[in-house]
Amino acid sequence: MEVGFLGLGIMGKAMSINLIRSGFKLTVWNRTLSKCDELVELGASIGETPAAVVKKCNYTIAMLSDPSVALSVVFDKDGVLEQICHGKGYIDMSTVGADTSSKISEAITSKGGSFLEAPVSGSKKPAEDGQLVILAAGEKALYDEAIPAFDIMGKKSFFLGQVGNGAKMKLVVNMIMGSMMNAFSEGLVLADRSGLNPHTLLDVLDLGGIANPMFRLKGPTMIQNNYSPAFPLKHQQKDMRLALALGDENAVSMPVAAAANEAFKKARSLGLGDLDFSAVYETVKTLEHSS
Ligand SMILES: NC(=O)C1=CN([C@@H]2O[C@H](COP(=O)(O)OP(=O)(O)OC[C@H]3O[C@@H](n4cnc5c(N)ncnc54)[C@H](OP(=O)(O)O)[C@@H]3O)[C@@H](O)[C@H]2O)C=CC1
Ligand SMILES: O=CC(=O)O
Repeated sequence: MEVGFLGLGIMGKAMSINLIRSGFKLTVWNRTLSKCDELVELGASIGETPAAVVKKCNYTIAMLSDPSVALSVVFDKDGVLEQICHGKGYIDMSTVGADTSSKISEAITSKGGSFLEAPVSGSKKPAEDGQLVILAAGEKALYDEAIPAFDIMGKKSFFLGQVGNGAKMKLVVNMIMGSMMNAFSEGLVLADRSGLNPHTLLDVLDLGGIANPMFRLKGPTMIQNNYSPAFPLKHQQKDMRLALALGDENAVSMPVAAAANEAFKKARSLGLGDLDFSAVYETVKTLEHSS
């Protein structure tokens, strides 16, 4: 079976490498062509456009940066829509809002294709290790067809029903994660400014009821001011923005998430958007200094 893959960024590259190493016949496309090189060395073919990939493949997976890119890769010239038809599937694993996902779903299904949204929880390392959590919704038959690929890319897949539910679940999770990262950053600054050793704070946190993999993974690198991107901050801010919009739609007051979003926006305005989302710590440090 031929599978397509659009978008070889931090996540897409790791996910597609796992697929090809597990024996999938892959055709890949990326806006920046040079990012296809490693995949080609492993045996992948290159499609010159998203449409060319879809034409060749039974189903095509996308892992793209944000809603506007997810839409343009489907709707623009040489996009997915030009070749999608009955018997072909499109699986968007990017993190987008339910409205974007629904627009794509309607366009794909109106041409006879089938659609699944399948955003993932888990970052660069889980992607490399095939340990993502997959939050799928849409066409159940396509979900069943994609299970062998999901089992390679992830440790657990959920089928959440109608299109939009996968997107919403992902945004709820990332809204919590972004708020936690801000509280964690404030805690690290507070410990430091009040004369405590931040390394000891990490040890204490890790032994208690709020121990978690994110604090364990990010704490030591944040203390070293190392923000090598696993999850780019600009994407976390996009997720906070989309989650707050979901809150608006449902009249859910989220002052904690709104404050966290402001910190991520501030970090972007300071030019930190391409660093890891833990670089929001720098914003918290700066705000402390200016007071
Ligand atoms: N990194 C993480 O930890 C996680 C990320 N996600 C989500 O997965 C998605 C991808 O994330 P990640 O891999 O980190 O992001 P990257 O920024 O590393 O990759 C983004 C991808 O989108 C492509 N792209 C960007 N702009 C355009 C455009 N105008 N036209 C066509 N292609 C474009 C990039 O192409 P090019 O190479 O040419 O720039 C690249 O392939 C995002 O929605 C993110 O929120 C979900 C879970 C974890
Ligand atoms: O979206 C990011 C993640 O770590 O999950």
